[in-house]
Amino acid sequence: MTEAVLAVNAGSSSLKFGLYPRQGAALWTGQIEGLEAAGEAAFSAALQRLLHDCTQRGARLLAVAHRIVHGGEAFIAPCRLDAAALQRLRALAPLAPLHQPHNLDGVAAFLQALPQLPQVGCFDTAFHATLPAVERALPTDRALAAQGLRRYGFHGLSYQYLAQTLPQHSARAGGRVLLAHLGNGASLCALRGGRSVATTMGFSALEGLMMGTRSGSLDPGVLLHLLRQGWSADALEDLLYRRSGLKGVSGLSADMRTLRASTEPAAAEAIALFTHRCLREAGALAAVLGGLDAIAFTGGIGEHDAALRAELAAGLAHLGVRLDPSTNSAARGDRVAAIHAADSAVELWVVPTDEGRVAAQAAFSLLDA
Ligand SMILES: Nc1ncnc2c1ncn2[C@@H]1O[C@H](COP(=O)(O)OP(=O)(O)O)[C@@H](O)[C@H]1O
Ligand SMILES: CC(=O)OP(=O)(O)O
Ligand SMILES: [Mg+2]
Repeated sequence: MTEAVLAVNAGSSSLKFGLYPRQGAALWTGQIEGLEAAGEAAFSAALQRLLHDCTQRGARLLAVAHRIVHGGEAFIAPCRLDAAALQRLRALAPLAPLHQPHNLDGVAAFLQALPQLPQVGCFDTAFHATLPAVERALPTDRALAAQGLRRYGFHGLSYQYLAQTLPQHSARAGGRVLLAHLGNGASLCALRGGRSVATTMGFSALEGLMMGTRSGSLDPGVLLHLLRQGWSADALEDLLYRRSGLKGVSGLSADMRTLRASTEPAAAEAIALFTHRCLREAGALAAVLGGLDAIAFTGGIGEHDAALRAELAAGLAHLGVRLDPSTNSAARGDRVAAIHAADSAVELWVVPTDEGRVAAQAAFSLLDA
């Protein structure tokens, strides 16, 4: 039987998984939906079925690798998870309320249902452990830094996948590279020598770009204003994480496809704001890098939305960015594709991400060590 690792990305209502052999693509990927209403017994039954299916597919499961959004100061490399680690990670839940509780509920369910199997945690924040001090610091009272108030960065599994994939396609991958992970959550990462040197998400997964339902950066004065009007912390959290972004601005949907298909002016406004924010932050990271050698797009929007890629490329024309319209519109997100014109000073790539592959590979390394 093929040795395999099950990579799990437990979200608020679904559990996405992939069964990975040591090398190459997933043997099997899938999604279990409707978990929020299902209860613990149903979850445990679903996991037992999953385990049974793995065996049916000729795979011997060695471990389960979990994507965990926040690793805080302490978890900067993949590690085996037990009840004590889980408890420490629970303390970070307020910093990533859309993700961390569900990620950890997923781990707890697997620990209970499959106690014989190693559970491995892989942290979105870990890829950004290389951020320099000026990227990590918050420009406020330095006493707050002692409480762990600093910038971390997220989407690390996705960025690691791109950082390891791009060199197979581009001789520029070791240079000044801008990675754009544009999905439900969205962020940018600046790479130099394949390492993260700047990123748009910070202390929480709220900073930076406008997202599906999250605001991204906004003037902290807005929060003070709302607090003085009597808004509670919970109400602010709901606004910033769930009722902002594409959904909040359009009043229609968080889904880029729905907005592209809509004739409502508010849908166009939401897309324009999303695009503007991307361009603004891309310009900032290009300045940090001192110019660009390559840009790579990933995530549901980055991989599929040719119009957005074209607008960003047009906005960065002053840096010598030239898109090739035909390869751009032909890129489907099913393979790595170059989309720059022959005379572009900056290479442009679409790289379909595979966070599960990165998590599985970390689990194999840990088991082999
Ligand atoms: N063909 C497409 N054109 C434009 N946007 C798309 C397309 N396919 C998916 N998307 C967008 O990608 C986003 C979801 O990205 P994804 O990376 O799958 O999210 P997550 O993994 O964070 O749930 C949604 O806004 C969706 O509309
Ligand atoms: C960190 C984050 O925003 O993740 P996602 O894009 O999966 O929501
Ligand atoms: Mg995602």
